[in-house]
Amino acid sequence: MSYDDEEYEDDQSGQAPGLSFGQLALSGVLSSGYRKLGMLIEHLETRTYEMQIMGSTGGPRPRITADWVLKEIDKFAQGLGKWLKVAGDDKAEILKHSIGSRPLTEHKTMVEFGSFVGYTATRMGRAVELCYEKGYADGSILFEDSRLQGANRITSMEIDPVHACIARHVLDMSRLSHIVEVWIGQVKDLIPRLIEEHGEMSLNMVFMDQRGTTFHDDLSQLEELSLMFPNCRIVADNCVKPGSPVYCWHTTVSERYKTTNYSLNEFLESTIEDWQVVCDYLGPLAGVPAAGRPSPWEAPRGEEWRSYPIRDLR
Ligand SMILES: C[S@@+](CC[C@H](N)C(=O)[O-])C[C@H]1O[C@@H](n2cnc3c(N)ncnc32)[C@H](O)[C@@H]1O
Repeated sequence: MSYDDEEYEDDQSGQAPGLSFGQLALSGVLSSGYRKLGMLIEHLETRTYEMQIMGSTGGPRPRITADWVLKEIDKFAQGLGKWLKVAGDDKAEILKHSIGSRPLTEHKTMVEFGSFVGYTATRMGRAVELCYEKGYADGSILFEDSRLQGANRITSMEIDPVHACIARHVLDMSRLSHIVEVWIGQVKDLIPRLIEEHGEMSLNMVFMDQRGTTFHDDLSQLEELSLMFPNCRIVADNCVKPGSPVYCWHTTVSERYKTTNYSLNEFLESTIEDWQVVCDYLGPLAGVPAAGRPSPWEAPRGEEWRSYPIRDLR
């Protein structure tokens, strides 16, 4: 999802020039961007209320589900909220496929950079929930063995506290708060917390949807801290508009990544081209010349291996 950056960011402070905070009417306190987001919440609350009324008139009791919430946000984005560009259609398909293709093995988690209103966080949470439902049904995941217990499966990071609260609210409505957790702060400051909470090599999927100009720095930090498990999938949105040229260059040229650049249209904007860059992390030593490292069959025997630094044997 993205939004009209210029229009939205023009007025983030909410301060009217020349007026102290005490002199402002309530309408002036909120920036126009936040007021627009308020319209989204109002839409969701009104529709929820209508659903509840329908339920109390004797008909089948309608349930608020993640799919229903996503549909309502889509509807809002096509009507009143044209400024809200959701990652629908093809972009949503790529994300869904990426999540489905990563096994939910024990101790592996997913992370999203940039929650905004929690639309893609809800999509990701629902995809994970469906995997669990299927696993319980076919017996491949036992309830007692539930890897969901005690750990959130998706962490979404958001710098703007108002966005973060909205995302949490949308996730609550979607009944996905046990799967997705929203952390408030800058991605670069929160990445080290992933190590503390989940440990090294704990990520099997990353969705980059923060500011495109920081994608490469954030990726580099994930690499340095060894957070990505080999074959971790990284999906980066809006790589052409607003754009992330350094990131695209790095992931396309580096032998550590197997990369596909998908050219797509923005949701409901057939004239606007954008790219989603999808890459698989092949591991820290991918592409590094093997010279200087012993081949497995030449590996030292007996006690000699102890003299090799462990990183040379990986
Ligand atoms: C394009 S929106 C994300 C949309 C969301 N993924 C979706 O599709 O529902 C980008 C969000 O990233 C946040 N953001 C930008 N730079 C960030 C950073 N360095 N750290 C954390 N969040 C950031 C913005 O506040 C904004 O809410």
